[in-house]
Amino acid sequence: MANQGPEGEHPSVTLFRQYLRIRTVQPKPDYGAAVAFLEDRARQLGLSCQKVEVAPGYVVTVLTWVGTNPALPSILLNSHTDVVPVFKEHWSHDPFEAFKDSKGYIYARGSQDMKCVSIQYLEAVRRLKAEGRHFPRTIHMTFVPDEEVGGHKGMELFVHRPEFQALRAGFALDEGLANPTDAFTVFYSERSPWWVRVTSTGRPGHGSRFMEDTAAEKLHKVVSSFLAFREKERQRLQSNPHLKEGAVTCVNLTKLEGGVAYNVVPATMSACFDIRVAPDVDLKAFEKQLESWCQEAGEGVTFEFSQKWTQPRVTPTDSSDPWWAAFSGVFKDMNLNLEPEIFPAATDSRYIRAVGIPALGFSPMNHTPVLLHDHDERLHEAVFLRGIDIYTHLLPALASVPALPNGS
Ligand SMILES: CSCC[C@H](NC=O)C(=O)O
Ligand SMILES: [Zn+2]
Ligand SMILES: [Zn+2]
Repeated sequence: MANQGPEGEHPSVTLFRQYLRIRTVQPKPDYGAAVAFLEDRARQLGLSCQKVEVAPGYVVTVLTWVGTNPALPSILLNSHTDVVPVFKEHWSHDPFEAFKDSKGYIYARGSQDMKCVSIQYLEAVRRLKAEGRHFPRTIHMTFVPDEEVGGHKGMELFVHRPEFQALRAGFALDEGLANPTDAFTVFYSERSPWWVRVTSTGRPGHGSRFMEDTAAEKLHKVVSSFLAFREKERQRLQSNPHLKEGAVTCVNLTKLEGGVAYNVVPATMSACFDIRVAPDVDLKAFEKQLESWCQEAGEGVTFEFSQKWTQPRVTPTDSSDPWWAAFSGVFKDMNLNLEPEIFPAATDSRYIRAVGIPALGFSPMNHTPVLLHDHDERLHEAVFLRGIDIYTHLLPALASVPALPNGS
């Protein structure tokens, strides 16, 4: 085949595997290598490349394909460059080698989350340019650092920079999740991450005695309240087939801290919870609920947040919305099933939506188990290549949405 390399591999797959080998792994990602790779892609594609250092050492790389009507608000294609750590001993292959097995599965950290999407954007743009196509709206591809640890030195800062305002984004795409069935999932909202540490204080003393008012007893009560709520939400999800995971609130007890010795009753103990609040929850009321669980446990029980997102947003998915109509229309035309859902975890989309830009989370992976953050994260090369096809249909549709009455 004309478009295959010497070893019979599609060049887009070869490029994907090269990108996967860059060790942008938390907590010490090699961002310099990723930025150099992207600058090289910009040169190859004939696109302008802008680097915005949002914090020392944290660069957002922006590749731009100018539209025929640059006065129109642009399309933003976002992806993050960092990946989560690995437990190497649990992998069948080196997670940074991008090994491809005889069936075509590419094993690598970031193969699903979300280096596939970065390369799919780039390759879709390359193909459309090579075909001599042009669209009214400008397309910006943003490659951001720090997403996997919350985006606080990435998209959270970038959306407030003048360079971001200058992109004049009218609509954005960002990451989604794989779908094991024939369908593709698209995310129109996400749950708000609330990371809560509850600290309980009480009377210390000898471990042999029935002390009154201990930190542990009170912490136990709080933990019970949080976990009872968890069970209620779990049941609600389980008993209603119309509800998807992202539509209910999830709580997990993720850390317990305190104590010094077997025979010393500690004066303080704490519990950490990862709470993901569904977007329809009244956040003020929910915080009051957390407060009352702490109060009910007794004196000296307090809580603090280490993450607290309070601006959930929902991107419209009704047929009258021009962005949704353009996006979903492509799936209709291609005869592909689309399942709209709420993202269960947090992505950089929350920052984009919070500044008023509609955003959809989409990673084109069907027939693929959800393996992000897991051992043996992998993606089949055929699914990856199909994803490029999908973007070569999506980008023309989105970048050709006519001017909207609201100025978008
Ligand atoms: C709350 S900031 C952490 C963001 C992280 N995002 C991807 O996994 C998550 O745990 O959802
Ligand atoms: Zn991700
Ligand atoms: Zn992730």
